[in-house]
Amino acid sequence: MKYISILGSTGSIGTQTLDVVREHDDELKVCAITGNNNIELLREQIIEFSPMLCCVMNEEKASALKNILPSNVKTEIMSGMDGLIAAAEYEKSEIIVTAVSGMIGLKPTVAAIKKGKTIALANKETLVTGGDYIMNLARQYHAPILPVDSEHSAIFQSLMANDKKSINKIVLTASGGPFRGKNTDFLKNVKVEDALKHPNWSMGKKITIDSATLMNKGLEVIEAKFLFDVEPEQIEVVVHPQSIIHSGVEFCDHSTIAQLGLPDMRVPIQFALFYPKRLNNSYKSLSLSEIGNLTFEKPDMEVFKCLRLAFDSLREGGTMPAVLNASNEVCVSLFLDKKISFLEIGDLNEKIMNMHKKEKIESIETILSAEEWTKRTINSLLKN
Ligand SMILES: NC(=O)C1=CN([C@@H]2O[C@H](COP(=O)(O)OP(=O)(O)OC[C@H]3O[C@@H](n4cnc5c(N)ncnc54)[C@H](OP(=O)(O)O)[C@@H]3O)[C@@H](O)[C@H]2O)C=CC1
Ligand SMILES: CC(=O)[C@@H](O)[C@H](O)COP(=O)(O)O
Ligand SMILES: [Mn+2]
Repeated sequence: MKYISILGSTGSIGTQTLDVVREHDDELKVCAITGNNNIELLREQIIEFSPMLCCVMNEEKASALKNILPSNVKTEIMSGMDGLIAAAEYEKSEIIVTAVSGMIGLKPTVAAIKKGKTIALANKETLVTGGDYIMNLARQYHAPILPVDSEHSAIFQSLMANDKKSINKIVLTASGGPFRGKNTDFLKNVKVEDALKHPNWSMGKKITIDSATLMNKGLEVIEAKFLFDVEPEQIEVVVHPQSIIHSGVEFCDHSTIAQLGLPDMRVPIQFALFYPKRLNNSYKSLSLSEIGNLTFEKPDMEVFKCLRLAFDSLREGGTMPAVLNASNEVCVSLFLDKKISFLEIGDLNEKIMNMHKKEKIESIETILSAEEWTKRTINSLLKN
């Protein structure tokens, strides 16, 4: 039996992780789950999976959850960051699935690493903001980091039985999002509803908007740099609209190994939970002849400037990727609230990066204060 905690069990990755648990209920036991607002779903999950601990980030919702639970439920209910960290550190849990969205995932992930847990990393913002600091911490505490993000799982799998030192380049695939091939004139007027229509994946709102701006690919470039210890110049982003080749690696002998599959996050989630074992499941098989065509294009980094900004932030280093990420989190939330336009996401991110004086990351506090600076600066920019 493997014991797991799921941070963000009510989200897209969280619910698909629970699907994987249903598929392998004789091998996986859920010890702790967490959510923010969706207490109706947390109630159902508690009744179905009987975790020992459930954290509801939102304090009022935590009290409300207690009131709607059947009286025989023994699950301890906590709230706030203390609760999130308790779920991440839960003694019996060996694997922590980090499936909360945004920088809020940083502190609990650090807590889990310091307890030497295995991290099934979906929350890309942790590595984007923490970079080498997180990777060094994971080495220091012998906490394996197993990627869940489909591209990084594909790269990880392509590297199995190969020497990391012989990587020529990483080929990171991107669907291109709902606005692939569009120009700036078109993008001026796009609506939130259009941006939320991802062609291949059903995901949370934040990452879906990031896919539309190509910021998701930018965040994944940064994530790949730190996970696989390569230079930014060794990462080639290729637009592949079918999302069948999830990414790959070209080695020094010019042989490329890639991982393919239908777009189904349960596959990389299962892989991370059972690594290095591969288990049977009931998911759909890939038929290349049914798919017919796999196509590839270069990304347009002028129109989709967020991808260019991600490469720029990596070359700058230090707190710059954290600042880009924090700025993007604020901008996406403003866009979802219809307070800024689609193109303003990239424009504001660029402005913030130009205003930031990077610092070396010495501790988690450096990252959090860069986040604070970013939020303050965006607020004052918007007021003026
Ligand atoms: N979805 C996907 O296919 C993929 C996602 N990822 C990454 O995985 C992470 C999760 O994405 P996804 O599942 O799509 O996101 P969702 O928005 O679907 O889910 C987010 C989860 O985090 C919880 N949450 C939101 N805000 C807070 C907060 N402030 N404090 C504590 N918990 C919070 C939500 O709780 P509640 O629902 O109760 O409000 C929910 O459980 C992201 O970092 C994303 O980039 C990576 C690859 C693929
Ligand atoms: C499923 C997954 O891993 C997402 O990060 C996905 O990659 C988003 O698709 P884009 O390639 O459009 O960003
Ligand atoms: Mn991805």
